Amino acid sequence: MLELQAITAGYDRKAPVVRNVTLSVAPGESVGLLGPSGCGKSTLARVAALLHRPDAGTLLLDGDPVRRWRHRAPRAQRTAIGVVFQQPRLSADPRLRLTDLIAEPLRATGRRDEVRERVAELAPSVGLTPDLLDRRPHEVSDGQLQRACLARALLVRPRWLICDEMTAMLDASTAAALVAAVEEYRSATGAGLLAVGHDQVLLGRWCDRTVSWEKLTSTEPGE
Ligand SMILES: Nc1ncnc2c1ncn2[C@@H]1O[C@H](COP(=O)(O)OP(=O)(O)OP(=O)(O)O)[C@@H](O)[C@H]1O
Repeated sequence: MLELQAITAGYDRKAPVVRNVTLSVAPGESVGLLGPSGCGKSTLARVAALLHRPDAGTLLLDGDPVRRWRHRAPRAQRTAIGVVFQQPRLSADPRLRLTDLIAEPLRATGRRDEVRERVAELAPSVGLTPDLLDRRPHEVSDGQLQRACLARALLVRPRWLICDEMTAMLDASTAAALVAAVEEYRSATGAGLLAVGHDQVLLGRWCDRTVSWEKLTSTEPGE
C-alpha cells in the first residue's frame, strides 16, 4: 500500500496548503485525485513522491514509514516510486539527449550496456522512435518530451506511479497514448497509480476510483 496518513504540508508552517489529508492506494489500484487549481494537489503528490517533506503525518510505503525525503530517502524507497509532472521542460535537463534523460535514474548504478538495453526496450512502449532518442529537449515537441519523462519514470520498474497533471499540456491523441502506456505498464507489473488532475472525465475513465480534494479535506476536525 501507498498510505498518506493525516498529512499536513506546505511552504509555511503557519499556513499549510495540505491539512490533515489521508489517502491510500492499494497495489494495482488506480486512484484519481481531483481538485481545482491551487488547492494543494501537487504538494500532496510531491509528498507521496518523496520530494516534499510533510510538516506532520506519515507516509507508509508497503508498511514502511518514510523517514527521509528527496536525495536523503533510501534508494529502495526512491526507486519504488515513479513520478511524471505536468511540464516536461521543467523536469528535463536541456543538455541531455533523450536516451540519457530516460537513463538518468540508472546513471549512478547502471552498466552502460544495461542502460542502452533498457532504454531501447522502453522507448517503443511510450511511442518514441530511435531517431528521437538522439535529440535534445529543444529538438522535440512537448508531447515527445513528456513521453521521455514517462519512460524515465518507468525505467526502474516502480511499484507506484504518481502522475501529476501528466497530460494537461498535451493534445488528445498524445494524452491518450500516454495514458495507454501507463496502463500497459500497470497491467504488466501490477503497479499502483495516483493520478492527479482537474479533468473529471479523463480521471473517471482512467482510474478505478476518483476522490475529490474537497472530500479529503472536509473530514478535518473543526471544519
Ligand atoms: N514552492 C512554493 N512556495 C510557496 N508556495 C507554493 C509553492 N508551490 C506551491 N505553492 C502554493 O501552494 C498552493 C498549492 O499549490 P499546488 O501546486 O500544490 O496546487 P495544485 O492543486 O496542484 O494546483 P495546480 O492544479 O494549479 O497545479 C498554491 O497556493 C501555491 O501558490
